[in-house]
Amino acid sequence: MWLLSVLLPLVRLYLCGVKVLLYQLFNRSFTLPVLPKQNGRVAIVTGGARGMGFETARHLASLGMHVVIAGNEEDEGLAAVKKIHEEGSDGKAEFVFLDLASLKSVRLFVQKFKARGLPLHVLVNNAGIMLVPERKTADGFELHFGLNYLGHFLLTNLLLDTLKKSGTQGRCARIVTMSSATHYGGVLHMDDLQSRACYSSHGAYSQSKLALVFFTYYLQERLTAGGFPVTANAVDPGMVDTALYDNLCSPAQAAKKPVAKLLFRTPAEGASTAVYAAAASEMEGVGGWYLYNGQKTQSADVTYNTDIQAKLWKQSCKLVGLQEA
Ligand SMILES: NC(=O)c1ccc[n+]([C@@H]2O[C@H](COP(=O)([O-])OP(=O)(O)OC[C@H]3O[C@@H](n4cnc5c(N)ncnc54)[C@H](O)[C@@H]3O)[C@@H](O)[C@H]2O)c1
Repeated sequence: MWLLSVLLPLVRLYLCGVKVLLYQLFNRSFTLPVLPKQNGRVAIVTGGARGMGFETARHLASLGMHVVIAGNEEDEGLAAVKKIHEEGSDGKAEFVFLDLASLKSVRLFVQKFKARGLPLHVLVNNAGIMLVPERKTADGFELHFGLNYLGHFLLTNLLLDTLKKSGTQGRCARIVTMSSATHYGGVLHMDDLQSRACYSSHGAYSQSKLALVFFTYYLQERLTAGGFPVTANAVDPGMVDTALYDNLCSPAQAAKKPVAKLLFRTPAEGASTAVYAAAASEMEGVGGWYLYNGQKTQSADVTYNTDIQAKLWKQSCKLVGLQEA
């Protein structure tokens, strides 16, 4: 029984990976259209210091945005800011500390951001970790679920009033959330969201990425119902050669290297769908989409179940200490 609970999520995750690689073998990466200038607009990119987050931050800054790179690794964050400025971007970049594995840190980050009175036009929920050994966040949540999902759930909810004020009916503020094809193999254990019964790093990662899709759809429903000028979309970047894979076990690392060289996307290619969702004119007013390779794509059937969406939202509010509006 224990073996099955560990093996099944692993097999499901690797099957999702194989499917993506086959797609990438036969299809080119999505090419971004010409994007409108974003001067005077402000973005927050979580985990924007490296990988796809960096490429997203860099691209948004090149369009004239003021980009706040929010992350937990200060040296890397400052180096990223320096690089963006050295490239002579039209916009501006800065690093602000945020540890998504701590609800206190999320609250502090938002408090500091709001104290500056800046608007917020784009929030990119990009940061993430994958396949880490069993660990807990500062608040005692399983690390994948706590950091990838709950950290972003709280961050988005606390920034929602600023996003609502910053968007206009002709130019909505945008929330872009990085999910993953692994969500197709994920299972949401509503009665065991913290994977206490049996820990599988593969299952925990997939569950966190599945939760982000439920979250995006339900959030969009609420925004639409309230008539707010904010849109929320989920993005699947494909398989991208980044440090995210650093926790693979040694044999998997060895197998990954040649495959990554041939078939993985580069971080810039991987970031292109997030940049598209954040800045393309074609995405104006569009919300509640799961975007893959620049196109609306069907997510897992279960993600459209509004009862589960609502249940997860309610439970998440409880876990992070938010009053349900
Ligand atoms: N690389 C892929 O193939 C792939 C596929 C699907 C989805 N994704 C998703 O894309 C996103 C970006 O990943 P990547 O591939 O660029 O990986 P990456 O490891 O290069 O970047 C992850 C970023 O998250 C940040 N981060 C980690 N823990 C944090 C914390 N506690 N607080 C704040 N920031 C933290 C890191 O500092 C880093 O900047 C992730 O959400 C990942 O799940 C990646």
